[in-house]
Amino acid sequence: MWSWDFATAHDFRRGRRRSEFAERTIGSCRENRRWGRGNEDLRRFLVSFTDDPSPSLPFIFSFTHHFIYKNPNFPFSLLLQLFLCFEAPIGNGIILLGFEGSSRLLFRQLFEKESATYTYLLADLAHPEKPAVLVDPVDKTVDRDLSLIKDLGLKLIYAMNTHVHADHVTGTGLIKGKIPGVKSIISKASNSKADVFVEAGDKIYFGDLFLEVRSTPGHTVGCVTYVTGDGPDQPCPRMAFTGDALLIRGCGRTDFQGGSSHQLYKSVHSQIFTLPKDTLVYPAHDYRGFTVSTVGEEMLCNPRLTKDEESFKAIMENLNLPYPKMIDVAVPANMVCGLQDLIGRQTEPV
Ligand SMILES: N[C@@H](CCC(=O)N[C@@H](CSS)C(=O)NCC(=O)O)C(=O)O
Repeated sequence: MWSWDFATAHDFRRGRRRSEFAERTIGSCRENRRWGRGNEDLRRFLVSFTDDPSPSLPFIFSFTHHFIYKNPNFPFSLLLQLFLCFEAPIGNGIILLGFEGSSRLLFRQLFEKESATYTYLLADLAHPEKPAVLVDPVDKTVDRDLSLIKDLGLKLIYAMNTHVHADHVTGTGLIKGKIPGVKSIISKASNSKADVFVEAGDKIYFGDLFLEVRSTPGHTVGCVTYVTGDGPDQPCPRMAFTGDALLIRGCGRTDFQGGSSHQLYKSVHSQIFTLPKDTLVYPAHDYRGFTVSTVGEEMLCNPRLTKDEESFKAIMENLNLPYPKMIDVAVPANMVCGLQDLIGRQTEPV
C-alpha cells in the first residue's frame, strides 16, 4: 500500500525545497518496501541531486522537468515513486554508477584536542591493498591513528600536510619512523623537508582514488588544499581538505609565516569557492565543535569570506589573536616534517 504525497509540480515550482520532496517521497517508499544499501545510496543521490542537479544525469532531470511542465497537476512524488518502483533496476544501475567512488572510500575524521586539529584518514577499500593516506597527522595522536589503520587492515602509503603548522608538531616524522615505506608529502612552496613535493594540479593517488592539489596560500606561503578527484569513480560529493585556508565560518590567520590576507582572499575565492557547492569542507581545525561544512554553506555564511576584499583585510588586521603557544617549537620541527630523520630512529615499528 502506497502513501501518497500531496506535493504537486505547482508547489514544487513555488520554491519548496526539492530535497524535502526526495526525502519524504523516499521515506514513504521506505515504509512500504525493503530498503537495501543500494537504495540508501539512491536516497543520498536524490537528495543531493534534487538540491543541486548532477551534470552526470541531465537526462533524468530533463525528463522530470519535461513531464512536470506537460502535466502540471501530476503529483511530483507520484512520478518519483513510479520511477523508483518500476524503473528501480535500471535506475539503480544508472544512478549508482555515480556512487561507486563513495562506497569504495573509507573516510575517518580524527581529532587532537590540545590543538583542536583534525587529521583525516582516507583509503581505497576496493583496491586489494587498501592503500591509505593521512592528512595533517599530529605527533601526539600518531599511535591512535596507526592502531586504527592496523585495525582496519589498511596500508598507509602517505602522511601529508596541508602546510607547515604553527600550533602543533606534525606526526609525519614519527609515522615514517614507525612504518618504513610511508612517504611524507608537503607543497614545494612550503620550502620544508619531505619525500614528495606537490604543486597545483598534481594528483596524489591512493589505489584508484586520488586527491587533487590546489594552491591556497595566504595563511602560510605554502598552504595547499587537497580535493578528492573529479570523475565517475571518485567520491561524490567531492571533499576538500582545506587546512587552515578555509575554516568553518572562519579562516586561518594571516599574521605570520608569510601570511597575506590579500592572497588568502584570492585563494579561497578562486580555488575553493569555485568547487561544486555540495563539496564537503573539512578544515584542519575547529575551535567551536563544528566538524564539516560545504562550499555552498561557507559561500553564504562565512562571516569573513562573504565580505568584499577590503572588509576582509580589515577583519584580518583586527583579529588580535595571541601567537600559538607552540609556534617556536612547531615551526622549526615542521620545516623538517616533524624531525623525521631524528625521531624516526628512536621509535618502535607498530
Ligand atoms: N590558541 C591556539 C592557536 C589558535 C590559532 O591561532 N589558530 C590558527 C590556526 S593554527 S596556526 C588560526 O589561524 N586561527 C584563526 C582563528 O580565527 O582562530 C594555540 O595557542 O595553539
